[in-house]
Amino acid sequence: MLIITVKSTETVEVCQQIKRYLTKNTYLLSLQNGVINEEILSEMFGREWILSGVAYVTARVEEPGKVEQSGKHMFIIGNLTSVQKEMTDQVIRLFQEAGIQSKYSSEITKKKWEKSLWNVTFNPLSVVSSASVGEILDDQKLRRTAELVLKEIVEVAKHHKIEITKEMESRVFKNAESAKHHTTSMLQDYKNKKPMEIEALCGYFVKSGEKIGLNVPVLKTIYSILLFIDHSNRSQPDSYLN
Ligand SMILES: NC(=O)C1=CN([C@@H]2O[C@H](COP(=O)(O)OP(=O)(O)OC[C@H]3O[C@@H](n4cnc5c(N)ncnc54)[C@H](OP(=O)(O)O)[C@@H]3O)[C@@H](O)[C@H]2O)C=CC1
Ligand SMILES: CC(C)(CO)C(=O)C(=O)O
Repeated sequence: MLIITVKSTETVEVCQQIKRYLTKNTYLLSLQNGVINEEILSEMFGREWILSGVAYVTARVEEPGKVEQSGKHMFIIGNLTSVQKEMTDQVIRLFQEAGIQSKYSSEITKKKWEKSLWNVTFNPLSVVSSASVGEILDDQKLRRTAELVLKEIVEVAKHHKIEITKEMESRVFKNAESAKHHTTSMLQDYKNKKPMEIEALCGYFVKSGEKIGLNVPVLKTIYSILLFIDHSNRSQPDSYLN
């Protein structure tokens, strides 16, 4: 089995690279944010070989070969088709034996959407406003924008037949309250002039909404600004940000 933990921007390229190393029986587990990666992997390798996981971690590469994880962690892992259940159980057992907290979900796609509600609400907005999670929550207008984004994603989710309860929606802002000092991974990438997961955490939901005739004006506006600033961010010399 291979675990895919690259940024979503690299998924296609990495899959092209690993293709030749896969045997007939190789499973791939995506622990990436968003909901697009399982679709990409399924299309390339077949849905029955793809496992899906939600990573509740706050990890960063401190220096080459050294990863720092702060706070609690949990991996939720599930199978996309029923034939993979045995493999999924085996992976969870291996994680647990290695001291990595993990549990099974029979509704892994819903769990991935649930985490995406948070990421799509806060990550893109944090970049276009250069704000921490706490700054978004404390500024009335930014907070309202975040609420509107959340409403739009919930509508997109419904069209994907993902049931989002009121409790799941309110958990987004409740969880954000305990991450007030967090600089989202997307804002960190922006500051480090790295590619941002724009498509996985914004574009996918805009395009998905538009495909089914759903109006997602706030997300769409944020998406267009993100594309613009990503382009200028990565074509500017380092001094641009200083
Ligand atoms: N960090 C976190 O706390 C969390 C991250 N996630 C999700 O996990 C995924 C990964 O994020 P994160 O770990 O932060 O990302 P990082 O950029 O920190 O790590 C990605 C790693 O993939 C390597 N990589 C990139 N391209 C290739 C390639 N072509 N071949 C081999 N290795 C490659 C990078 O190597 P190199 O350093 O050499 O470029 C790097 O070590 C994302 O989808 C993110 O949203 C989810 C929850 C929390
Ligand atoms: C908040 C966090 C670290 C949650 O795991 C995250 O996913 C992000 O910043 O993109």
